[in-house]
Amino acid sequence: MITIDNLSRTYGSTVAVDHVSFVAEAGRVTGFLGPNGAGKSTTMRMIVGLTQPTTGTATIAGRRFADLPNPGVEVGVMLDASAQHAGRTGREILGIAQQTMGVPARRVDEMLELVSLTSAEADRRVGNYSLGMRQRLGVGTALIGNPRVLVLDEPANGLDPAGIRWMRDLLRDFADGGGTVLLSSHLLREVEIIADDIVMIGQGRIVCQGSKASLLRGEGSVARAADARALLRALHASGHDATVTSDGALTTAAEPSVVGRVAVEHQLALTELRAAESGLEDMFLELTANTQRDTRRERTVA
Ligand SMILES: Nc1ncnc2c1ncn2[C@@H]1O[C@H](COP(=O)(O)OP(=O)(O)OP(=O)(O)O)[C@@H](O)[C@H]1O
Repeated sequence: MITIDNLSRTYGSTVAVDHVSFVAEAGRVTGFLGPNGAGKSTTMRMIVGLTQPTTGTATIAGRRFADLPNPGVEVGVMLDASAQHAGRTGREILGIAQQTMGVPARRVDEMLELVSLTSAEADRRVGNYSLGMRQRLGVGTALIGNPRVLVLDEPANGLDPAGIRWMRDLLRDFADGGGTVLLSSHLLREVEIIADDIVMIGQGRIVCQGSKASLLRGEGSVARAADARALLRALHASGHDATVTSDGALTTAAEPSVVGRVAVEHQLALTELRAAESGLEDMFLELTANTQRDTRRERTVA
C-alpha cells in the first residue's frame, strides 16, 4: 500500500503538487492520470525519495522510502527507462541491481526471461536498445528484488501492441497476487482496461479519485430488445424518457432495474441490458479542462 498524505512540492512560484492525498491499495492497480505538467512525475519522485516534499508525507507500507533498509526488495521503481546507463549491457544493469539488493544471482536470468529479452539482447549495450527494450529492462530491474509495491511512470511507453498486452498481464498478475501497483500513463484506453482505481490530477491538484467502476458509471441504462420500438413505447407509457440510437440500442435515464421491470410487465424480450458508462477519455478531458480554466472541482467516489 502507498499512502500519500497532503503532499505538496513547490519550485519557486511553481506549485508542481498541491496538497495531494490518496491511497494506492494492495491488490489493486491504481492509474495516476493528468495532462502534461500536472505533477504526476513529481509525486512519484516524492514517493521514492528523489524529490523532497514541501509539505506532507508519502509512505510505502507505513514507512517513508528513505527509511526502508533495502528499498529494492520493498518497492520496484521505474520512472525513466531512458535514464539507464547507456554504456552498460542489460545483463550488467540487472546484475548491479541484484548485487545491490543482495538477491540470488539467478534472479538476473529469471528477469530476462520474464521481460522477454533474449540472451543476445541482454549482452548488448543499453545505448543500442529500442525504447520498448529499455522499458522491458526497466521493469525487470524494478521486479528483481521481488517487491510487493510497484511505482511505474509511463510503463507502456514505446511498447508494441503485444508488449502492451504483456505489460497489462504482468501488472494484473502482480496486483492479483496482493501487490500494489501505481502507474502513470497517457494511454487512457490502457488505463481504462487495467486500472482498478483512478487518481486524476490537474495543475497539481486532485480533480477526481475513486474506483474505476464508480467513476465511469454513467446515469441510466443501455438496452436492446427483440422489438426495440415496443420497448420504447413501453418505457414512454411508464413515464420514462428513452431514445433508440442508430444502431438499434435504446438509451434511457431509467436505471437497469426499472427497464427490466417494464420489459417484464410488457412481456418484452431483452437481448442486452446494462448501466450506461462514460468513457475515461471524456471524463479526463472534461475534468482536466476545468483545471486548466482554473475552475477546479473535486469528485470523490468510493
Ligand atoms: N526540478 C524542477 N524545477 C522546476 N520546476 C519543476 C521541476 N520538476 C517539475 N517542475 C514543474 O512542476 C510541474 C509538474 O511537473 P511534472 O513533471 O511532475 O508533471 P507530469 O504530470 O509528470 O507531466 P508529464 O505528463 O508531461 O510527464 C511542471 O510545471 C514542471 O515544469
